[in-house]
Amino acid sequence: MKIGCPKEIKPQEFRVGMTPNAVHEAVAHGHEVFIETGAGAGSGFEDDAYVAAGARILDTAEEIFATAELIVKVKEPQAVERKMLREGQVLFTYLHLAPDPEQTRDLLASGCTAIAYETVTDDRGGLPLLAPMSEVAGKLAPQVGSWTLQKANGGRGVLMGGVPGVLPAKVVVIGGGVVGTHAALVASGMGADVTVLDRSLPRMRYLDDAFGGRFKTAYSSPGTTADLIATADMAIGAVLIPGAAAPKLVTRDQLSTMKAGAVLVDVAIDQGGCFETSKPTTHHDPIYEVDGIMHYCVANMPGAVPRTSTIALGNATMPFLLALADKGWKQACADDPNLLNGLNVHAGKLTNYAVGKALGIDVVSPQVAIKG
Ligand SMILES: NC(=O)C1=CN([C@@H]2O[C@H](COP(=O)(O)OP(=O)(O)OC[C@H]3O[C@@H](n4cnc5c(N)ncnc54)[C@H](O)[C@@H]3O)[C@@H](O)[C@H]2O)C=CC1
Ligand SMILES: CC(=O)C(=O)O
Ligand SMILES: [Mg+2]
Repeated sequence: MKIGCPKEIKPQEFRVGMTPNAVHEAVAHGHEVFIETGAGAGSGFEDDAYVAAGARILDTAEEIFATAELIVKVKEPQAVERKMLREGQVLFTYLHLAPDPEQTRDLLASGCTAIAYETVTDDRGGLPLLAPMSEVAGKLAPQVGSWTLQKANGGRGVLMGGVPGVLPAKVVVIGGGVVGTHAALVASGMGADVTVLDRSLPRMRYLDDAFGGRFKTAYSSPGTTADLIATADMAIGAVLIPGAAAPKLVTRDQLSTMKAGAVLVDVAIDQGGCFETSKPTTHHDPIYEVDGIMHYCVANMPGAVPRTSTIALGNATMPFLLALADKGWKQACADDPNLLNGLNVHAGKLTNYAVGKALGIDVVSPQVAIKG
C-alpha cells in the first residue's frame, strides 16, 4: 500500500505521524512510504533518516495527498488539508469531531474513510492511541499550570510546593483517568496538596491502592466540585466521555467563588473543554484571563515536547498502522473491533454515535459501514 505522511501544519505542532522506525517496519511489510520533506525535523528526525529507513521524500503536502492511499498524521486535518482528501482515501489521525462541526462537514463531503486515534479502544476499556498523549499532557499540566500561577503571568503568585512554614498550592484534578493520574503524580511530586475527582469508584479505589497517600480522591458531584474549586490555586480539567463533548463542570458564575489569580488548565479542551469559560488556545498564546481567573487551554499540549510525543505516539499506532496497510481498512476493522471503534467517517456517513449525538447528525453503525 502507498502510505503518506505530511508535515503537520497546525500552529506550533512539531510532532509527525511516522518515525523512521515506523517507516522501516512498513517497508519491511512491503509497503511504499512517502514523507513530506521536513515533516520529522521538529521531532529531531531529518529526511536522511527516513530515506535510510526506505521512504521516498516528496516536496509538498499536495504530492503526499495525491499519491497515498493511507494518510498518517497527528492532528486533525486543517481546512487546506481537508480539501486534498478524496473518496476512498483512508485518514488515520486524531480527529476530535464532537466539538468541530466544520471539520466533520468537510470530512463527510470528501468521501474519505477517517479513523480517529482517540476512539480506538483496547480490551480493557482503555484508549490505547489516546493514552500516550494523555500521559504527556497529564505530566505537562502541572508544569504549565505552575508557570501560569506565577505573578508575572497573571497568576496568584503561589509556589506549588510552598516552603518550610508556608503551605503548598492546592490542586484539584477533575477526572482521574490517564491525564488526571499523571497530572496528580507530577503535582504531588512538586509538593502540592492534590485532590483527584472522578465519578468511577473502581477507578478511585485503584488510585488509592496504587498511589495512596500521594494525593486524595473525592467523588465528583457538583457540590464537591464547587467546594474544592473555591479553595483551589489550580484546577486541571481531565474528564472524558469517549467521543463525546466534554461535560461542563465549572460554570462562569463559579469563577467568582475562586481565589483571584487561580489557574484553570483545561486539558479536555480538545473535546470542547470542561470549564464553561474555556476556549482553545495555542502554544504561541496559551493563556487568557476571565473574571480574574487564568485559563490555559492548549488543544495540542504534547506538541510542546514533540520528540517524546512522536516516539510515544508511534509506539502505540504501529500495530494498527501495519494492520490497516497489510489488510486494507475494511478487513483490518472487520478483524479487530477495537480498531473498528476508531471509524468515525466513511463515504459521506458519520459512524461514531457519540459524535453524532454531539453534532445532531445521523449515524450509520460502523459494522454496517464496513460492509458497504
Ligand atoms: N489538550 C491536549 O493536548 C490533550 C488532551 N487530552 C484530552 O484529555 C481528556 C482526558 O483524557 P484521558 O485521561 O486519556 O481519558 P480517560 O478516559 O483515561 O479518563 C477520563 C476520566 O474522566 C472521568 N470522568 C468522566 N466524567 C467525569 C465527571 N463528570 N467528573 C469527574 N470525572 C469524570 C472518567 O471516569 C475517567 O476516569 C480527553 O478529552 C483527551 O482527549 C489528551 C491528550 C492531550
Ligand atoms: C490527543 C491530542 O489531541 C493531542 O495529542 O494533540
Ligand atoms: Mg488535541
